[in-house]
Formats: sequence, C-alpha cells, structure tokens
Amino acid sequence: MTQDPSVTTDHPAPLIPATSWAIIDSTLREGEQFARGNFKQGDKIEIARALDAFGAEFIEVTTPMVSAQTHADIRRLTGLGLKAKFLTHVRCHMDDVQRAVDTGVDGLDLLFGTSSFLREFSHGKNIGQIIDSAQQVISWIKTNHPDLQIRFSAEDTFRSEEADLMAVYKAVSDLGVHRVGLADTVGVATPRQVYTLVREVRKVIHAECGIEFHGHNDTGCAVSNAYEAVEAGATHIDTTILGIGERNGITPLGGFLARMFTFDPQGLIDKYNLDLLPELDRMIARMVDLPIPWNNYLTGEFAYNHKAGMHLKAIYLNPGAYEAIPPGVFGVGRRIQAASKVTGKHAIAYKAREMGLHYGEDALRRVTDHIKALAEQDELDDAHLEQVLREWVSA
Ligand SMILES: CC(=O)SCCNC(=O)CCNC(=O)[C@H](O)C(C)(C)COP(=O)(O)OP(=O)(O)OC[C@H]1O[C@@H](n2cnc3c(N)ncnc32)[C@H](O)[C@@H]1OP(=O)(O)O
Ligand SMILES: O=C(O)CCC(=O)C(=O)O
Ligand SMILES: [Mg+2]
Repeated sequence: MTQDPSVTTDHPAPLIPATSWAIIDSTLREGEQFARGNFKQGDKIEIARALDAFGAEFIEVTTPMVSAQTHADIRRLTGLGLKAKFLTHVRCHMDDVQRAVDTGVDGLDLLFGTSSFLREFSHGKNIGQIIDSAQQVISWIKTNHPDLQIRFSAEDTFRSEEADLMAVYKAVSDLGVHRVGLADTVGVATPRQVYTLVREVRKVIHAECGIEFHGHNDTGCAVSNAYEAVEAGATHIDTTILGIGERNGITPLGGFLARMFTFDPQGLIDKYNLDLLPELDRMIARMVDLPIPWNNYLTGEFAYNHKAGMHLKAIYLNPGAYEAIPPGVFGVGRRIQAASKVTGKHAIAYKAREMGLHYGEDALRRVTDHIKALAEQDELDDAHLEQVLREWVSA
C-alpha cells in the first residue's frame, strides 16, 4: 500500500481544539512513584529531553524534599534550557515551598488532601486549616516569587465533599493561583462525575484560572476521564509515558493523544512531534525493564494488526475503514496478517497480486479454502503463505 487514503487532515472545525488544553507530563514525578520507576540523573535528563523534543508543554518533577540528590537533579534539569516548563510537586507547606523555589522551576504544583480519608489518615487537618495553610503558602509565593506559576490541587477530589471542594477552590482562586487541580487519586471517578465536577468548579473559580485533571486508572477510566475533563473545560491534563505511576498508573500520554487526535488531528500534528511517541514508549519500557504492552494504544505490537477477511478486504481499499487513527502519523506501521483461518479471498488475491500472481475466480476460491484449512491445523506465517501461493500456481 503506497498511498493511505485514510490520512486526511482536511477536517471541519475541530470538536475539541488541541489549542484548548496542554499536557503536564508527570513521568518524572508520578512515574517515580511507579513500582519500577527509579530514575537516576542521567535517565531524568534523557526523559526530559525526549519529552521536550516531543513538544510536551510542562514537565512535572518530584518534590525536592525527597533527598539532596533529587534537589540536585531538579536543578540540573531546569538548567538544561529546554522549552518545556518545569513544575515541582510539593506539599502545601512552607518548608517544602522554600526548598522548591531555588530549584529553577517555572511553577509549583501544591496539593492538599481534602477527602475524609486523607484528612484523617494522611495529614490530620480540617478544611479550615487547609485553607489557612493555602493562604499562608500561596501569599508567600506570590509576594516573594511572583514569576512562579502556582497550582493548588485537592488530592482525592472525587471522594471529597462537594461543599468542601468548592470552598477550597474558591479560596485558592481568590488567592490568585494559576490553576486548580482535580485529582482522581484512587481511580474511582466515572467520566460523567468528572465532567460534572469540572463544570461545577468552573463556576466558582476566576475565568483566567486553569483547571488541571489527574486521573488514576484503577477502574480503567483514566483516558475517558481525562477526555471528559477536557470536554467540560479542563485546560491541563496530567499524563505519564506508558501511564506509569502509583499502583497501575495514570492517563498514559499515548492513550490520551490517541483519544484527542480523533477530534483535532491537525491541531495535534501542529503541537507535537507525534512520530516520536514510539521512541518515548520504548525509552520508558527500557528504563523500567518491562515490555510495551501488546495492546498498548498506538505503539503496542498488535495495535495495528489486521486479520479478519472482512476487515482485510476493506483495509486494502482504504485503511480508514478499520482504523480510527492512521498509524504513520504516530510513527508506527500496520501489519496485514493474511495467512490465517479467518482470512478471505480478497486478502489472498491481494497478497498474490503483490507477488505477481493471478488466479481465476475458481482457483482463488480453492486456494483461499486451502489456506484456511492449513491454518485450522497450524499457525501460518507470511513465508508459508507465499510458498503455498507459488506452489498453487505451478500445481
Ligand atoms: C497522591 C500522591 O501521589 S501525593 C504525592 C506523593 N509524593 C510523595 O510522597 C513524594 C515523595 N515523598 C517523600 O519523599 C516523603 O514522603 C516526604 C519527604 C515528602 C515526607 O517524608 P517524611 O517527613 O518522612 O513523612 P512521611 O512521608 O512519613 O509522612 C507524610 C507527611 O506529610 C504530611 N502531609 C501529607 N500531605 C500533606 C500536604 N498536602 N501538605 C502538608 N503536609 C502533608 C503528613 O502529615 C506527614 O507529616 P507528619 O509526619 O508531620 O504527620
Ligand atoms: O497533585 C495532584 O493533583 C495529583 C496528586 C496525585 O498524584 C494523585 O492525587 O494521585
Ligand atoms: Mg497520582
């Protein structure tokens, strides 16, 4: 297939323009909380450069409170002169913030748990005390480091009381934060809940205040929840490469981009170097010493494998018949698996034509049935298929 008629950037006005949201990639923060995320300074530099080359707008890094080494690593990263903006993820506490402001980052991502779980078992503060801490910390940053972006997130948002959330978000918005964060910390939110809550939050914060969404994947909704957040007006989405993070992780960069591509292909092509995605996924798979999942969005080994006869007939005419997203845009190829028991005569005829072989209608039916029968008995690979097609002609 030399031409790919499914590749078209000739779309009407996008339903959700790619200019309405930005990525905060947290591979260097949430990703460090993954079971096998233990990045050394060299790894961090490689990840940051790769994300920057890809076009990620923001890179979130771990708090400098972790260790002197982490503090030094952040300083090294912010000194690289990358285009992406660095954010560090810190508790809403003066010690953390004072340590963070000399790391060279562009902004601080503050958080405070607002659910009863976290108020009781994590930090022991009530909502009034959380707002008081936020006031102290945010006012100090704004007075002493007015150039820093400030985000305030209510950790475990979706198990928090709505009235508490609205009080906190309104208070921090009035204090002048640049973004508020909604975090589905245990991956329990449904897409509808995310949509509804983002809309509600929008009503209590200032118009210029952004909304960030961070979604865990415990119940398999991380991508759909991120999408619903954007649809409801969220401006920033947290991702990690391959979705690595605490437990089974968060919204994967590739999965989120796949979702958003369908609404504004050209917008994504303009914003990101999409064909670098396979390199990003391979890099993290190497660093965490795990394979890229076979069914991974876009870059999994079989993400673009086509097998059934009915699919293959249409795929040969127009790959868009069975592909939502043209693989070439993301730097991956498709695989046509014509040698199987679920193949059909169109696939076999196409394969034969590629080899310069032609069959009449009867012969095509018979060779197709022969191939299906062979495949019923054993796996057939392409080499075997080609051998059968040649033998059949000369037989
Ligand atoms: C859902 C998330 O992913 S949230 C982000 C999680 N990220 C991290 O934990 C970053 C890595 N963490 C670390 O290196 C360490 O936990 C540190 C340096 C932050 C703190 O270490 P320690 O002082 O040893 O405390 P430890 O981790 O055991 O306990 C957490 C402390 O943070 C406090 N805390 C929790 N959330 C907050 C908050 N939002 N703001 C302020 N303090 C908080 C807890 O009350 C507890 O302090 P306490 O012992 O005075 O009660
Ligand atoms: O700061 C945030 O918004 C998210 C923190 C986090 O990782 C989580 O709640 O899962
Ligand atoms: Mg998280």
